[in-house]
Amino acid sequence: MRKQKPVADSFVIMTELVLPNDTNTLNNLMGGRMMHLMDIAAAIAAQKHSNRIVVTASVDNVSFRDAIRLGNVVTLQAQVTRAFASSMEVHIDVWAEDIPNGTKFKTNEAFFTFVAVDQSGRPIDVPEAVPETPEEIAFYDGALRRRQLRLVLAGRMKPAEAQELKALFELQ
Ligand SMILES: CC(=O)SCCNC(=O)CCNC(=O)[C@H](O)C(C)(C)COP(=O)(O)OP(=O)(O)OC[C@H]1O[C@@H](n2cnc3c(N)ncnc32)[C@H](O)[C@@H]1OP(=O)(O)O
Repeated sequence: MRKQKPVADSFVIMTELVLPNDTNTLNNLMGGRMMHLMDIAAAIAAQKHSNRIVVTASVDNVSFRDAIRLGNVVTLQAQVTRAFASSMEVHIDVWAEDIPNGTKFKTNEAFFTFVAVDQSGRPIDVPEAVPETPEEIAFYDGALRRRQLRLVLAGRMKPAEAQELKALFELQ
């Protein structure tokens, strides 16, 4: 029987201070640097779930809502939402905090997909991810639909095979 692990076991929190080397000429955190931090936090969550080496397979759209300023503290929270065979979807939230001003706001949110691989880089199956809280269950339930959408967009699934997505459009 396939091993099961609570999704909460993969929870990761990562904190970084925005320093001059991380910023553009407007003293805002560069988007590429933000993506780098998100990739690391999300990869650690996928590693915690699978206890394997993981590679980034895809990143869903990341929008940069508000600029993060030099000197802000960036907090990233990542957790696996669902595991398929070798792939895992990870949800990540990002906040920026201005400690001297006492303000904290959410700046980004994204879904990353990681694939667990063996030493030769071949995909390998991972444990099932078990959601427990209502929020975890909602993320888990939506994960199949998001997986189908990203596989269709990546040309890895025929739209006609994306049953979960089709059902969504037929409902509305
Ligand atoms: C942490 C890092 O930054 S690592 C560096 C950046 N990432 C990389 O270098 C990864 C390079 N890519 C690869 O190594 C390969 O394409 C892999 C391992 C991701 C997939 O290998 P493939 O030979 O295509 O394997 P295969 O077709 O069997 O798919 C394996 C899994 O990947 C998933 N997958 C493949 N491509 C994508 C994609 N674009 N989006 C989402 N999932 C994907 C598949 O759905 C499958 O999931 P499942 O096993 O849960 O059903």
